[in-house]
This record gives sequence, structure tokens and C-alpha cells, in this order.
Amino acid sequence: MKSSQSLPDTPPDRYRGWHWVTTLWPYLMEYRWRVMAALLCLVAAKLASVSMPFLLKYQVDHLSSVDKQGIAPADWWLWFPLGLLLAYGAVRFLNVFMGEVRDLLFGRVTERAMRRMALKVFEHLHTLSLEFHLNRQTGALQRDIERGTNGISFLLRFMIFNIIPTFLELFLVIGLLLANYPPVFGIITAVAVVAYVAYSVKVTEWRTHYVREANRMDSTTHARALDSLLNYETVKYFTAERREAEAYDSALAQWEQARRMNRFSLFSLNSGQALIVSVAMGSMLLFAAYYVLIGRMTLGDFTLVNAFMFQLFVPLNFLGFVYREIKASMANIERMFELLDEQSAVKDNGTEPLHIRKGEVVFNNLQFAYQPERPILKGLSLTLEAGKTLAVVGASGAGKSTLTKLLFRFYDAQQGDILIDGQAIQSVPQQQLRQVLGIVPQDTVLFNDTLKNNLLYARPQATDAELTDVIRMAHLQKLVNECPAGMETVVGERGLKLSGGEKQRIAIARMLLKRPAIMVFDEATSSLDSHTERGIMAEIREVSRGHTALIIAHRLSTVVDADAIAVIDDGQVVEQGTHQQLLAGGGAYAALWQAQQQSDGVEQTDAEEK
Ligand SMILES: Nc1ncnc2c1ncn2[C@@H]1O[C@H](COP(=O)(O)OP(=O)(O)OP(=O)(O)O)[C@@H](O)[C@H]1O
Repeated sequence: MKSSQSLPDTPPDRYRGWHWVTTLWPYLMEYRWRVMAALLCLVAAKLASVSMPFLLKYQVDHLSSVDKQGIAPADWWLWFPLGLLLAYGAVRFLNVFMGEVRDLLFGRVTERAMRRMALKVFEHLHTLSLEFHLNRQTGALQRDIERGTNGISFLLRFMIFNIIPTFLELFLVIGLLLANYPPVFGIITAVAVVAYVAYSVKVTEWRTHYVREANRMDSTTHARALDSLLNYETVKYFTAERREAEAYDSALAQWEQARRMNRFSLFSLNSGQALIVSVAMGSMLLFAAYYVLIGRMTLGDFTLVNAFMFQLFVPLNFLGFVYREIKASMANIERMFELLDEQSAVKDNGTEPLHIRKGEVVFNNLQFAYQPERPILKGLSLTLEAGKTLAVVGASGAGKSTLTKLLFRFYDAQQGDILIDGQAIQSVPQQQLRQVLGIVPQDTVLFNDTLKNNLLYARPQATDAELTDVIRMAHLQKLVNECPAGMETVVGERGLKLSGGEKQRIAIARMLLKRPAIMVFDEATSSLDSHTERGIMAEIREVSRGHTALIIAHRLSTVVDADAIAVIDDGQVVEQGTHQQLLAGGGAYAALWQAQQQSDGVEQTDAEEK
């Protein structure tokens, strides 16, 4: 399994604390009136909630004051408790209703914040270098974004509408108890709340490790299963089903163990919380009963204390969960912030507009290494003359594709420059640079969309006639005609429903549709049969006529017509000239030519015919 360079479990110190508040603040401000209205609803709901026990108290006091014979139905005294009952019902409804209105109003705020944040990260990811993306598992990256945006929603909702109001209510209730009743009630409530919060925080901290471990194992088992299923064919080729199942099961066993510890820690948290709540409520009721017995409190007061306790401890019970989730949300958001802080190794700070005059490309004394200890290009110099075709050949791994990556500025060379018509590519905006370049890459990856949309990706405004033209040039008519859905055929994830050669032809067609000034063909026909290859090479010659073209090829027979051929070895150009000149030179190219001719009789005949 590939190792994922995921973000570290514990975020660095600079992300701790209230960093997220300042980041999220602008999103709250975007809908400030909604936020204000939601807060008003919150206050209304809380006032309703605090008044409920009082209504209950008056009710009970009134009912217990009626003597055993009851009262006549016409007596106005009868209507008082009925009015209270109605008020109680109305206030209870108001409490719930205001909560719902609040959610309705605030939902929009959280969704907008999620949308803005997700877009920001998405755009940022597209600015990061290829190296960053190569080092990451896309799935893990996507999970980081998903968790981050969900984290925002959770944090906004629960911080503003759970934690803060719960504490507001606590202060309100403790104040009311202290003002109206013997101090013992307020004191017990305060002590219980402090004990409850302290215990919840402590135990939550302790169990975070188990929660994280369970989550990690959950991701690992998923990744294991996914990797195995993605490699479905390889598993069959090597009859490795048993091995795969065992590896999956061993990951599952670790997940099971992690879940066990997680459950145990949850048990400790919940039982401890329940104990604190029960002791507090029990002692409050004990005192309340005592005060009723000695006549200092009424039955209504007894009911009120009981009701307050219920009202307080229900959200408090929830606090353990909310605290844990808020911590997790903060960690997830911090991961997302780390992504946003990630800087591209390749800086896009060129400001000169790119002026294409002829389309000459010069690679000037390039030195480049992906890893410092392993140089790939060692002072390579090469000129692509304007309007000419230059072929680059050389052993596998010699650094040919690396040249194209440097040209597209996926990486910057450590030394040396690349100049287009005399302008260093670093000095121009990347967008402008890439607009004048077209490539048929070694491995074509397609969007999981229709053939047509994959082609139009190069130039969405292209006409049908232009599409038909490039389809013909890239020899794609047969494929389009044979597929029942024609151009509307969906090509599957990464284009996996097409053959290697078909994908290459689509890549050729869409590059032709882009009509770039400089064309790069990186082994553009390597997956094609010799017949189709010849046809397409003829088309490539045709379309690249008058354009600057760089052709990277393994099969030398495909580049014998090039205006110049450069042979790369050990990070340098070791030979350069036309096919005939290089053959006559009897050097590396001639040797390569001989070797290929021997191994491919058909190609030999083809080349001799030329
Ligand atoms: N992102 C990367 N990180 C580290 N090394 C890399 C990276 N990309 C390529 N390499 C290494 O750089 C060397 C040159 O790669 P490159 O793709 O340029 O070779 P190539 O000449 O195009 O080979 P081929 O003909 O097989 O396509 C290879 O040895 C490869 O392993």
C-alpha cells in the first residue's frame, strides 16, 4: 500500500487557540443580520426556557392551596391555573419554535461559510506544485477538506448555539436560585457544574487518544480495502485473494481493538458524568424536601428546583459530546488551514506579458534534481528552433519527460533558464505560458465525462466542424462510430474504459483543438500499432508544420523526419543532428538505431523505404 503523506495528527502550535475565530469571523459578518436575528431567537428561546419552571411553580403552589372540597366552576380562581397551564404550553412551544427559527436562519450562514472555505481550499490546491500532489493520496486530501468544511459547520453551530447559551443559562439559573432561595441550591449547582465540566474536559482529553486511534484505524481499513479493490486485476493475476483478505482482516482486527478501548473510555465518561449529575440532583431535592417540610419552601418551589435541574443537566450531558466534537472540529479545521498555508514550490510571480514572435525555445544549461542527492539534468542545453521539429531520444529515465515538466513550470530548474523567444519563462505569468504550450503526455488521464466534453476541455468554444476535423486527424472516427452513444460516450474514471491507444488519440485531438504555438509530444504514439502510428505521425507532421514541436520518442523510426534529433544521456545532450548525420556519426544514436532495427524487422523495412 502506498504511504500517504497526510498531515500530522497534532497540528503545530501556531494553529492552536483562536486562530480559527479570526478566519471564520468574515464569514459570520457576511450575513451579519441573519446572525443577529439568530442570536435574538436564541435569547428568546432561553428566556422561555428559564420562565418555564416558574410557571410550573405557580401552578403547583396554586393547586396545592385549593382545599379538599374544590372550588365552584364559576369561581375566577379556577381560571388562574388554567391560564398558567396555557401560558406554560405556549412558552414551551416558543422555546422549541425559536430554536427551530434560529437553526433556519443560521443554516444559511454555515452553508455559505462551508462553500467559501471549500472553494478557497480547492483554488489553493490548484496553485500548489505537482510535487505536492504527487506526494499525497488524493483520497486523504479530499477527506481533509471534507472534514475541515464540516468542522466549520459544527464549530459555528455548536460554539454559538450550544456552548455559549448553555453557560448563559447556567449563570442565569444560578443567579435566580441565589436570589430567590437559600444559598445551598445555587452553591450545589455551581459546584456540580464545575465538577461536571472539569471531569468532562479531563476524561475527554484522556480518551482523545483512543478516539483518534479508532479513527485512524477506520481510515486505514478503508484505504486497505480500496487499494485492494482498485488493484482487482493484479490480485487475480497473482491469485492473491487470500493474502489480501488476511491483510484486510489484520487491519480490521486493529480497528476492532481500537474501538474496544474507545468504547471503554466512553463508558467511563458517561458513567462519571451521570454520577455527578445524580449526586447533585439528589442532594438538591433532599434540601428542597427539607425546606418544604420545615415550611421555608412551597411544593411549587420544590417543583421549580427539580425542573431547573433537568433543564440544566440535559444540555450539560450533551456537553461532553460537544466538547469532544468541537476539539475534533478544531483539529480538522486546523488541518485545512495547514493546507491553505502550504506554499507552492514553484512561484507564479512573473509579470511580463509573453510575446510569442517565432516560437523558439531554448533550454540553457539546465541543472535539475527532484531530490538533491540525485541529479537528473546536468547542464543540459538544447534549442528548439522556431517552426521546426526537434526530436529528443534517449534511454528510459534519461530525463526527457523532465524537460517537458520544466517547460510547463511544474518544477523550476535549480540552475539555468528556459527561454521562449528570448523571454525567461519565470518572468511571465504561468497562465500565459501554458496557453501557448500544448502537450500530448506520456500517460493520458481523462475526466469521467463524455468523449465530446473531454475533447472540448481544450477549447470549450470550438465548433462542431473543428471537432470533426481533429477527430479525423487523430483517427478517432472509427471509435466514435462504433460506440453506441458516439461522442456522448462516457469514458469512465480517468478514462479507464478506453484503450491506451484510444486515450492517446484523444489527447492528440484535444491538443490539436487547443492550437498552441509550441507543441510537445511525449511518446504520443507509444501505445499505438505501427500502422496507426504511421498515420498519426503523418498527421502530427502535418499539423506541426510551421509550429515549434518537441517530440519525445522511443521508437526512432517515428522521428527520422525530424528537423533535428538530440540524444540525451546522463542528463546532457550527447549528440545532435539530423537522422542521416547521426547515423553517419556512428555514435550513440547509430547504436540505438541498430539495436532497434534488429529487434523490429518491420520498422527496419519502413525506415529503409523512407
Ligand atoms: N517526481 C519525481 N520525483 C523523483 N524522481 C522523479 C520524479 N519524476 C521523475 N523522476 C525520476 O527522474 C528520472 C527521469 O525521469 P523522466 O520521466 O524525465 O525520464 P524519461 O527520460 O522521460 O524516461 P522514459 O523514457 O521512461 O519516459 C527518472 O529516473 C525518474 O525516476
